Amino acid sequence: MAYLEALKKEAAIRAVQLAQSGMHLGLGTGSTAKYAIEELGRKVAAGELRDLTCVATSEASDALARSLGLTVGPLTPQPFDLAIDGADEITPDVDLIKGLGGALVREKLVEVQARRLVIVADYTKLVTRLGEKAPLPIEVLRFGVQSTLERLRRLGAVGELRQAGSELYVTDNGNFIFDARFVGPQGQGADLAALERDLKGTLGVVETGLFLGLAERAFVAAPDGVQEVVRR
Ligand SMILES: O=C[C@H](O)[C@H](O)[C@H](O)COP(=O)(O)O
Repeated sequence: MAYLEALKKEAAIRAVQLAQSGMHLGLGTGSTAKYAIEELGRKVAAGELRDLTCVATSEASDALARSLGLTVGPLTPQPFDLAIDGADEITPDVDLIKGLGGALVREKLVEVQARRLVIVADYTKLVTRLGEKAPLPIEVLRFGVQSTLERLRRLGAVGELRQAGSELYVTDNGNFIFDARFVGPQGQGADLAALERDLKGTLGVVETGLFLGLAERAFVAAPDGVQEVVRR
C-alpha cells in the first residue's frame, strides 16, 4: 500500500511541473489529486510558484488547498489553464471513469472549462475499455430515487446506491450515487457516447462519471517509472 502511495505522489509531482506562476488552476479530488494539491502548496510556500488562483472540485480539496495557503475561489465562466485530477479508470485514449471519490459533478463542471486536463494515477487504473474494473458512478437526486433507479435499470444498469457505513453516501451536492454496471446492449463494448447521452437524458440523473474526450494526458506511475498516456 505504501508503495502505491509513493507511485501516486510521483505522478502528481510530475503533473504539477506543468503549473506556472500566474495560472488559474483546477484542483481535483481523491487520494492522488491530494498529492498534487500538497505539491502546489509546497511550491507556493517555497516561492517557486506565485500568483496562483484555484478552483476546487470538492469541499475536501477546497479545505486542503486553503490550509496550505493556496488561493481558492468560485467557479466562474472563464476558461482556465490547467486542471490536475485523479481517475478510477484510464483508457489508452485517456477516456476516464471518475467519481469513486464522490466528486464527479464538480469535477466535470470544473474540468470542461480547463484548457488542459491532466490526470494523475498509479498503473492499477489503466484499462483497455472503460468498465473493466470500476463501476460507473452516477449521481442521482435523492427525491424519487427509486423511480430514477428503475429508469436506469431499463437502460441495463445494475448496481447499488453507494453506502457510507450504515448510511447512504451523500455527495457535496446533497445527492446519492448509484454505482452502476451495464448488462445487455449497454454492456462491455457499448457506444459510451450514446450511453452517456442516454444516462444524461434520464430523469433524476444529475451527472455521470464518464469523462470522454476531456483529458489531454495522464501521468501514470508504475514500478519502472512515470508513463505519459497522451490522447491520440
Ligand atoms: O470522485 C473522485 C474522483 O473522481 C477521483 O479523482 C477518483 O476517484 C480517483 O481517486 P483516487 O486518486 O483516490 O484513486
